[in-house]
Amino acid sequence: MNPSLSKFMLARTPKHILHPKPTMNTAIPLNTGATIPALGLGTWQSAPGEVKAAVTHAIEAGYRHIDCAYCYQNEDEVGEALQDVIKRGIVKREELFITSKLWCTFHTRTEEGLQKSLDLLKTDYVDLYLMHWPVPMNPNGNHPLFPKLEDGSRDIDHSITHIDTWKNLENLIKSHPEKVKAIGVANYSVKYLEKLLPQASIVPAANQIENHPLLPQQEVYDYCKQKGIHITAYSPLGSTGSPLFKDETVLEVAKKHSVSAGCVLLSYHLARNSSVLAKSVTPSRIDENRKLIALDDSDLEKLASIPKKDGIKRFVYPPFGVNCGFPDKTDGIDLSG
Ligand SMILES: NC(=O)C1=CN([C@@H]2O[C@H](COP(=O)(O)OP(=O)(O)OC[C@H]3O[C@@H](n4cnc5c(N)ncnc54)[C@H](OP(=O)(O)O)[C@@H]3O)[C@@H](O)[C@H]2O)C=CC1
Ligand SMILES: O=C[C@H](O)[C@@H](O)[C@@H](O)[C@H](O)C(=O)O
Repeated sequence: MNPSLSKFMLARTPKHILHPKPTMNTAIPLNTGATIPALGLGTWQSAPGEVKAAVTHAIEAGYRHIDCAYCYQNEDEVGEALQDVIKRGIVKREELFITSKLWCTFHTRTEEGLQKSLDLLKTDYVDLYLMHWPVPMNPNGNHPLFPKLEDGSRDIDHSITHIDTWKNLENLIKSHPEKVKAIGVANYSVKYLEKLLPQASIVPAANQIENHPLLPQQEVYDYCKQKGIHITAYSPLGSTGSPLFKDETVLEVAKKHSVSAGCVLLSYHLARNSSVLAKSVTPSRIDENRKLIALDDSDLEKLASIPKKDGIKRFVYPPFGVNCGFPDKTDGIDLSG
C-alpha cells in the first residue's frame, strides 16, 4: 500500500475499532497468554430439557465459547451436549472455551466446587473459572445454593472475605493447573477490585459484569483495562424481557448498518475489546446472534447517549443484602474487606 495512503487511513481509523472485521470467534487476548472467543453462549435460565439442544445447536453453528455456572443447575445437560459434539467429531475439546463459576456457598470449598462442575460438564478442565459473586454464603445453611436466615435474608458467611476466596482460587490453579487454565472474577466493582488486587498474587484474567448501553460500566471498564483484566459482558441484550430491542437509538444504529438490534447490542462489546455472552435456547436466535460487525465512533457516541436520556438500568441484582460497590446501588452491608 502507498505509505502516505496507509498513514492517512490509520489517522482516520476510529479509535474504538480494534477488530475491523470481528467474527464470533475473534480471539481476544487474556493476561494469561491464552485467548477468549469474542462471543459466548449464555446458559443462565436455560431450562433443563432445552439447554442440551441449545448448546449442541450453538456448537454445530460455530460457537466455541460456552458460559456455565454451578448455580445454573443445568451443567449436567451442558456436559451431555459437550460430550455429544466431541464424540461426533464436530469439535475437539481444545477448540472450545468453557467457563464455569464458583458459587457463593463454595467459597471455602473451591476444589470441591470446581470438581463438581468438571464432573457435571464431563470435561477434564475449564478454560476459565470465575468467583461468581464476591459474596460468601453459609456452606452449612438451610439450602445448598441459596441459604436463608429466619428473617428470609440470605445467609452470608462472615467468617471469610472475598479476598480469602481469591487466595483459595490462586491455590487451586497452582495445585491443579491441569483442571483450570485461568481464574477470574465476576460482578466486581472498582471498590472491591481495589481491595483485592494489592493482596492478589495472580491478577484476575477476567471480570464478567453486566454490560449494555443502559449500563455502560465505564468506571470498572476503564479500571480493568488499566490493570489488564479482560471484561466479559453479561446480559448484553438486557436479559429476559429486555426493553433494548425497542430502543430507538439502538434501532437507528441497526438501520444504518442494515442489521438487527441484537447485532448492534452484541457488536457494541467488540468495539470495546470485550467478549460478550448471549443466551438463547431458540435455534434461529442462536444463529442470528453469531453476526458481529464493526461499529464506528459515531455509533458508539449514539449508544452512549442512551443512559443520558433514559438513565442507567441494571437488570441483575440478586437480594444478597450486600453493597457490592456498584455506583448505582448503595444499599446493603459492605463486604469489600
Ligand atoms: N456472572 C453473572 O453473574 C451473570 C452471568 N450471566 C451470563 O450471561 C449470559 C447472558 O445474559 P442473560 O442475562 O442470560 O441475558 P441476555 O442479555 O443474553 O438475554 C437473553 C434473553 O434474550 C432473548 N434473546 C436472545 N437472543 C435474542 C434475539 N436475537 N432476539 C430477541 N431475543 C433474544 C433470550 O430468549 P430465548 O432464550 O427464549 O431465545 C432471553 O430471553 C447468561 O446466560 C449467563 O451465561 C448472566 C447474568 C449474570
Ligand atoms: O449468573 C447469573 C446470576 O448471577 C445469578 O446466578 C444470580 O442472580 C442468582 O440467580 C442469585 O439469585 O443470586
